[in-house]
Amino acid sequence: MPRGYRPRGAPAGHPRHNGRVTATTPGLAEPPTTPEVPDGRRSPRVVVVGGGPGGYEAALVARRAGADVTLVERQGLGGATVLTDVVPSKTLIATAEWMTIADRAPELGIRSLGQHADSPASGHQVLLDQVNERVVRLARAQSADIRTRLVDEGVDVVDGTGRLDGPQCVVITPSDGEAPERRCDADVVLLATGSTPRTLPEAEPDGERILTWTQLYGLDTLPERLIVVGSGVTGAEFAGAYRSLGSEVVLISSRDRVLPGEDADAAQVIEDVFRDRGMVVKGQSRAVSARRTATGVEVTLEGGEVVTGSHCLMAVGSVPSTQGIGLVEAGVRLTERGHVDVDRVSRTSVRGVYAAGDCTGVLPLASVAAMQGRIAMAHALGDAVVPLDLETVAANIFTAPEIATVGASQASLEESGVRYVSTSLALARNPRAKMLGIKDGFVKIFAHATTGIVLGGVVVAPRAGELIFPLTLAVSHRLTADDVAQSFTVYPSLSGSIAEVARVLHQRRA
Ligand SMILES: Cc1cc2nc3c(=O)[nH]c(=O)nc-3n(C[C@H](O)[C@H](O)[C@H](O)COP(=O)(O)OP(=O)(O)OC[C@H]3O[C@@H](n4cnc5c(N)ncnc54)[C@H](O)[C@@H]3O)c2cc1C
Ligand SMILES: NC(=O)c1ccc[n+]([C@@H]2O[C@H](COP(=O)([O-])OP(=O)(O)OC[C@H]3O[C@@H](n4cnc5c(N)ncnc54)[C@H](O)[C@@H]3O)[C@@H](O)[C@H]2O)c1
Repeated sequence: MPRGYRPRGAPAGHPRHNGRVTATTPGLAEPPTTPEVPDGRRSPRVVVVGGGPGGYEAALVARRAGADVTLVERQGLGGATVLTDVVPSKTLIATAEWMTIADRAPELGIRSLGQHADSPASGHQVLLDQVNERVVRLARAQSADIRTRLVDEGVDVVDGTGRLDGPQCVVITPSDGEAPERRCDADVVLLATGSTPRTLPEAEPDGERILTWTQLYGLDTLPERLIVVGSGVTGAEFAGAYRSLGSEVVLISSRDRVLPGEDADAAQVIEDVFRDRGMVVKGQSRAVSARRTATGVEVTLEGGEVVTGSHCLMAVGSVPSTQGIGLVEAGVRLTERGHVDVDRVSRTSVRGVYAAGDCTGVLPLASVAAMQGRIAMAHALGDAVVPLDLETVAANIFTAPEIATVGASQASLEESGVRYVSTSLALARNPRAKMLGIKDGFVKIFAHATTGIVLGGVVVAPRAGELIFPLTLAVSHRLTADDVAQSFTVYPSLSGSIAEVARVLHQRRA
């Protein structure tokens, strides 16, 4: 596949991808060819700072490679991924998805007994206290599972906050505040400290009415009117979910359309669906402040318009957790936005210090964090290394319908000048979609104009995150559109549309 694509949705200079991804980038530390073991006899000592997927996956790999591994985590195993971000949001969205499906019931010939004002279409009412109790319970259980697994594998798990004291020592302040500080010498350090929600100075969250996404799970009743500030992936997912759960929702989008970094056709489908479902979407509107009133919140937009609601969710991005932990003092180079500067094998500017996940700003996905962590350990401990390849990453936005993407985006193909063909078919013509009452969504495939190799794809559909897998296989293994077209699909099935798009691409290239 031609090199030089940016990852989907990442405009030039976007922090998602800092461009420094070659294993031979000047200025970054030389790779150790063997484990960095001073006396050649004892096991290498690895210290991992941060217990999200960037950290815990790496700890497991390092243990299997025979290293002595200490992992320090200040919040809970699984990190923000498990405790506040991915797992809770997707569990909440599972309830929202049920409500969305229930809304289609009348069309499928189902009459509801006992309508309710909170959800007139489906006749179901969401009990947010019970939903959130389930969300928190599942997240904690997953965190406990990860702790058990790490301990069983022999990782020394420490509850505390780590900071570098030079490149080869991590000082741990235990969380209980009682035990003394602990100094851990290390041959290899992995920084996997993640990120925290960005806030605006004039819209400080109070945890009750003005909230970050980490604070949503303390709510025990549904917000009557939720103002969501920010229409990136986080804002769009929560806006859609709360609308499905039964809240009125106002989405404040600073750009022309929601989901500015994503496939334009897919984002348009989501914006249209949002409006159809009664959401107020305010485009080209930037929030400058949010303040509590006697009964709720007021959000003031640039230009002076005031939007009122019962609650406000700030979803205006994240800040890497890289300050105050001795990185600069140890010589670790940070980018202008404060991310740890890494290459494709997760090396920082300091020999023996690696970084993975959101603290690097390469591509903030749990799957990418885990991959960076595994690659770091393979490199540091002398195993075979395949550098990170962002051109095959699959991702999913859990709106209703979902947007799943893999490989090159249309924007990146246009910019790279690669000759490509693309075809898109609406799901509404798919027989199984008709049976299920699905009207919104499409399948789009990009293929190289000469070779027919599948370069990327977009699926907008319920459960698109599952449907994208055949295209992920195609992109990863350089299959052609004809390979996809000639494979059997079940009749009737939504995946039939993937093969159909591939057949149309064959005709277009013929
Ligand atoms: C609302 C939301 C939903 C998302 N949904 C998805 C999704 O569906 N799929 C997906 O792939 N991605 C999703 N993401 C992105 C995903 O959450 C991140 O890419 C992922 O969490 C990054 O993992 P990480 O290991 O880098 O960091 P984290 O999971 O944030 O873990 C870092 C950990 O390090 C700890 N830490 C920080 N500093 C220290 C220190 N000095 N000492 C000790 N411990 C420290 C933190 O407490 C934290 O627990 C979502 C993000 C958000 C905000
Ligand atoms: N399903 C998933 O995989 C998933 C879900 C959530 C997040 N993520 C990851 O996290 C990354 C970050 O997403 P995000 O949405 O949290 O952050 P983001 O930075 O992508 O989006 C924040 C949005 O808020 C807007 N904004 C900033 N200040 C504003 C203001 N004052 N008023 C109105 N709008 C304002 C920005 O223009 C931007 O569009 C994603 O790119 C994705 O990689 C993934």
